[in-house]
Amino acid sequence: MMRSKLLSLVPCATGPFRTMSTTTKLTTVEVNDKTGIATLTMNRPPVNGLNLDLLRDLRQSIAEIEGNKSRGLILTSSNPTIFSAGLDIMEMYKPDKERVRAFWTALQDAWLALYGSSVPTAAAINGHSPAGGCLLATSCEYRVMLPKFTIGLNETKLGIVAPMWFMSSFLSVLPRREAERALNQGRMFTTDEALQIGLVDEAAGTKEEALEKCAQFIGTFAKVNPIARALTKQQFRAAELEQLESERAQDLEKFLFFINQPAVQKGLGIYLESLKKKAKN
Ligand SMILES: CCCCC/C=C\C/C=C\CCC/C=C/C(=O)SCCNC(=O)CCNC(=O)[C@H](O)C(C)(C)COP(=O)(O)OP(=O)(O)OC[C@H]1O[C@@H](n2cnc3c(N)ncnc32)[C@H](O)[C@@H]1OP(=O)(O)O
Repeated sequence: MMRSKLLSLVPCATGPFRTMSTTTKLTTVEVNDKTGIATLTMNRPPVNGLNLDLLRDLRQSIAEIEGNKSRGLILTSSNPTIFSAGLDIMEMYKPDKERVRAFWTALQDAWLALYGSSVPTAAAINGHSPAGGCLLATSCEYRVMLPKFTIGLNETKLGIVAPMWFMSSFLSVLPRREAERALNQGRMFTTDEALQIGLVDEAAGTKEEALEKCAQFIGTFAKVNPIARALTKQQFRAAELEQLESERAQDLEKFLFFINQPAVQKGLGIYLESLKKKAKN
């Protein structure tokens, strides 16, 4: 994919710094040359639905951030009210056989890259973050959320099931009992509720403030040996990463089997219709 590289002056939380900015159609990576922190922004209108292309872009951008020796990664969205609406349901509803395989594989790749990233990661959750959006946020090490939005794994409400590795990310943030109950209920938490339960670490009034708080979190590692920190993180997360790595073919087949069940297709169709009706009103 063609990528345009440009140097620009952009305002950031602590002042206007020259940033190295790499843009693809669906994500932007901006590295603040003062802090060395990369901001990875999702930009797929209307709702940052995670389709095949966005997932591939995300993985590519994470690899680029790992490769350019950034001191940390902040994940956010260009949409002022939606961090990510989760998986693009159109990829799973009446799917094309080859594409849906590529789609799920790209999701596995993106999760492995983000959850297993060697750099410190934080999510500036500047909008709603259901299901796959929550997966991305909980794959990061720190979360700062803007008020009056919602976050959670709502899969059961759609008649689908969050795979084990979605649960792993959730469990790395929430106590087991809370995670189990929320998963079974398909519960979406408001910002205040998410803060109270520990699903997010901090609230912020504006996106700039959220980015600043994420940068402060990443700054807490400034005096820590980066190799020791990265190896510690990798060891800490190794069990979940290795589980998916070793079972990814079975995970794909399980997904395909599940998603192709007539009852699941029917449920997705009804859900899509309800979303479209809501959008029209
Ligand atoms: C037993 C063993 C089992 C093993 C398990 C194995 C496999 C399991 C199988 C599957 C697992 C899949 C896991 C799935 C994860 C997901 O992420 S599913 C997606 C869940 N997401 C949602 O439920 C969010 C739905 N969207 C919303 O709630 C809202 O849209 C919003 C994000 C809050 C934004 O609201 P608003 O700003 O009001 O925007 P609109 O609702 O008007 O939406 C604008 C248009 O966008 C379309 N849209 C919204 N979300 C999605 C989506 N996720 N996918 C596709 N399209 C979406 C919406 O229809 C509107 O479209 P139109 O403008 O009408 O065309």
